[in-house]
Amino acid sequence: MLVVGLTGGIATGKSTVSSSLKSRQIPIIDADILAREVVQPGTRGLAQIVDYFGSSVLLADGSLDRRKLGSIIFSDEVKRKKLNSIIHPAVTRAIFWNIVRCWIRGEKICIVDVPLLIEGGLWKWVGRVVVVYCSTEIQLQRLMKRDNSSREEASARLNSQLPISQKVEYADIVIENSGSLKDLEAQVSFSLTKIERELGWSWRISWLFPPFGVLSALSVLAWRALKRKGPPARRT
Ligand SMILES: CC(C)(COP(=O)(O)OP(=O)(O)OC[C@H]1O[C@@H](n2cnc3c(N)ncnc32)[C@H](O)[C@@H]1O)[C@@H](O)C(=O)NCCC(=O)NCCS
Ligand SMILES: Nc1ncnc2c1ncn2[C@@H]1O[C@H](COP(=O)(O)OP(=O)(O)OP(=O)(O)O)[C@@H](O)[C@H]1O
Repeated sequence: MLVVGLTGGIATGKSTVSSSLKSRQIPIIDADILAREVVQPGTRGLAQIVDYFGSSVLLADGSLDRRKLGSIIFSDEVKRKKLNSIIHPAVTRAIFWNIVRCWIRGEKICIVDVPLLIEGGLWKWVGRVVVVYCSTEIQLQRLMKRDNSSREEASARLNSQLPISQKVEYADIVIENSGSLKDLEAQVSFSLTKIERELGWSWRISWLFPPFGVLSALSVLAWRALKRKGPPARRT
C-alpha cells in the first residue's frame, strides 16, 4: 500500500482535493477531523487544554470554543506550540492506526491529509508528498470568504504555517489550484493516474506477503528519513 501525504497551505484546497479523491473511493485519513476527535468532551486532550488555557476556552456545554482558542493561538507562537504539543502526538497515533486499518483492508493507496505535514516532519514517513498550491493572495481571499474572517485574522493563520512557496519544495507532485474547480478536478485525475501507474503491482505482493511489505516499507522509510535532511528536489 502506498501512503500519500496530502498537504498545502491553509485554504489552498486540501479538503476540496480530499473530497474529490473520496468520491473516487480512495480512503482518506483527515488530520483536522482526528484533531477534533482528540479534544472531545471527556478526553485527556481537552483536560490538558483547560489546564493550560483555562476554562474560558470552553463553551457552556463543556465543548471546546474553537473560535476563541484559534484567536489565542494564531497570534501567539508560544501558546500555539503548547497546543501542538498536546494535540499532535495523539493525532499522529490516530493516523498510524488508521493507516494500519487501511493496510489490513488491502487498500492500494491511502491518503493522509495533514495541513502541517512538512512542519511536523511527517513528510519523511510517507511514500509520496502531494502539495496543493495557490498564490498567497488567492489563499487569503478564499480563507476570508470561507471563514467570514478579516484580513488580519486570515493573515495570522496563514503566517502560523510554513509559506506555501517553501512547502512545494518538498513535493513529489504539486497540484496547482489557482484556477477553477474544473481545472482542479482534471489535475486530481492526472495525479492519481500518475501515482497508480508508478505503483504498479508491488502493492499486491506487499499485501499477500506481509513480511515483504513490512521490510520494503521500513527500508524505504528509513532511507528517506536518514537521507532527507532538507527538502528534496521536486520531481514533477
Ligand atoms: C485552534 C483550533 C481549535 C481552531 O479550530 P478551527 O475549527 O477554527 O480550525 P480547524 O481545526 O478547522 O483548522 C483549520 C486549518 O487551520 C490550520 N491550523 C490548525 N491548527 C494549526 C496550527 N497549530 N498551526 C498552524 N496551522 C494550523 C490548518 O491549515 C487547518 O486545516 C484548531 O485548529 C486546533 O485545534 N489546532 C491545533 C491542532 C492542529 O495542529 N491541527 C492541524 C492538523 S493536525
Ligand atoms: N479552485 C477553486 N475555486 C474556487 N474556490 C475554491 C477552489 N478550491 C477551493 N476553493 C474554496 O476555497 C476554500 C478553501 O478550500 P479548502 O477548504 O478545500 O482548503 P483547505 O486547504 O482544506 O483549508 P484548511 O487548511 O483550512 O483545511 C473553500 O471554501 C473552497 O470551497
